[in-house]
Amino acid sequence: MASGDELVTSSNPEHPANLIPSLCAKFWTLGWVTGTGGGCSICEDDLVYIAPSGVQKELMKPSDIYVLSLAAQDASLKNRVYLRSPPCYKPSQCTPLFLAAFTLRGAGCCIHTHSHWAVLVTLLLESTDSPKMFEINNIEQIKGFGRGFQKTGNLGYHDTLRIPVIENTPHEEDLTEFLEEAMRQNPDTYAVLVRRHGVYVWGDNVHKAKTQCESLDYLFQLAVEMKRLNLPWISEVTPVGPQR
Ligand SMILES: CSCCC(=O)C(=O)COP(=O)(O)O
Ligand SMILES: [Zn+2]
Repeated sequence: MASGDELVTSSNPEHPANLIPSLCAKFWTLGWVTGTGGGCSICEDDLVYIAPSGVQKELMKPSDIYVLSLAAQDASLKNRVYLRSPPCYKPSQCTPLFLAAFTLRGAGCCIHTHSHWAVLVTLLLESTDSPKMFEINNIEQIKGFGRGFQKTGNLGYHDTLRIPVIENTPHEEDLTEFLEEAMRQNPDTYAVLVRRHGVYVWGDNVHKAKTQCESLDYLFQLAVEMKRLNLPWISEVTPVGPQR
């Protein structure tokens, strides 16, 4: 075994080095990580598990996974020290964006998709009065989102879900400062859309990141279809029944 291989060797399917390849294989079937785009990273205790760059994400193996220690990084997280590096690869270009979710939000998992629905929503927003914020309310699936950072419970049916949009940059890593700024401006958001590119979604753990990403993709698809039917994303609906 080469140095660090023990960090990605486990018979437990829930081990991050096994989970990242199996999640990416599922995400590929949804069109989230096609053509090497998109990906997923997991942070467990101090260890961050990262996919290689430019590989077919649905075909990855546990032995392809990078591992770094958050505590061992310098304060800027720019000079990254890997505990395990597979030969022949570079780490994902999304690494600094995933690290932002782990360090600024204490997330346990961050997913980046190139979903058509996410891209279409950012294109539709371009020609609106509010191109930098996706907003939707009065849709049941909104309940699939947490209320926000360090808050308990989920959003309610009548709450408005708001997802900020940042502009794309020629290089994925250059998105980091804009993603971090969007997090600061929108402390309760669990996702940031990237115009003409996709979306970053995170959660306290893998289950929450995955279900929030699924809920969001459902809402993006619904929003695109609503726009086609000239239906508004924000509506005034009088609450019915007891308000809890
Ligand atoms: C055709 S994918 C372009 C890069 C990108 O947007 C992405 O999400 C994947 O980056 P990685 O370095 O993880 O391959
Ligand atoms: Zn991308």
